[in-house]
Amino acid sequence: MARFVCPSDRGELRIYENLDEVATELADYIADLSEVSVKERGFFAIALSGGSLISLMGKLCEAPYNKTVDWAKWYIFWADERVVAKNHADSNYKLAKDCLLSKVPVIPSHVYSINDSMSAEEAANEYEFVLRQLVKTRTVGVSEISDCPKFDLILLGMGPDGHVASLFPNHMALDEKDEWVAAKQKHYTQQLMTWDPIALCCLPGWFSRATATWCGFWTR
Ligand SMILES: O=C(O)[C@H](O)[C@@H](O)[C@H](O)[C@H](O)COP(=O)(O)O
Repeated sequence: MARFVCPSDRGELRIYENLDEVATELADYIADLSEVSVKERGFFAIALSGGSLISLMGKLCEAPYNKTVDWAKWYIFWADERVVAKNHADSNYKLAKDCLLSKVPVIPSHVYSINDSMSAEEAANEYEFVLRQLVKTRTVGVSEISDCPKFDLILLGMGPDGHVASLFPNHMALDEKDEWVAAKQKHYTQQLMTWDPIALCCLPGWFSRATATWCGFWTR
């Protein structure tokens, strides 16, 4: 049970005793949201990131979720990805595939990983093009205030400096207004480039942060 809950009109912060409690709460949260989205829209469009969050999703591979969740209605996207091959140890796609997607009956054609056979800029453009088609058909919802995609859920971890996905504090990518998907360099390495849907601003989100002293999440 959460030992601290702080509700506000901008969301809710919950802090738990341990990661196992967070994982259980996360699995319940995702399963409930998936059920509601499938009932209301016929689909569940979820965007993942990398980091420790993905292993927290592991409970979804277990009973009852592996049987009760309507996996065939899931459409899976990435909030950020690294410019590496899909089978590279740093790939967020590989992480999700190994920890979750290969263990539940999602439909392979509903898994929208980033194309690793082209340049970062080309892959970002292609990803945006595909997203635009899926927003047109309403497989992915659309924001009420702009034409931006509105995923049913975006799951993000938060780095120690407060970064989410590949959006770092004060990074110029935060000023991007037009593109939905951008290729850019992470400031701490020359090798990794990442994509960030600008749609992060219109999300139902779930942020997790675990440190030596606390672990919890924030929802909106
Ligand atoms: O590709 C990535 O690295 C992630 O998308 C990144 O944004 C991650 O979520 C945070 O760095 C938190 O990571 P941890 O949960 O592992 O601390």
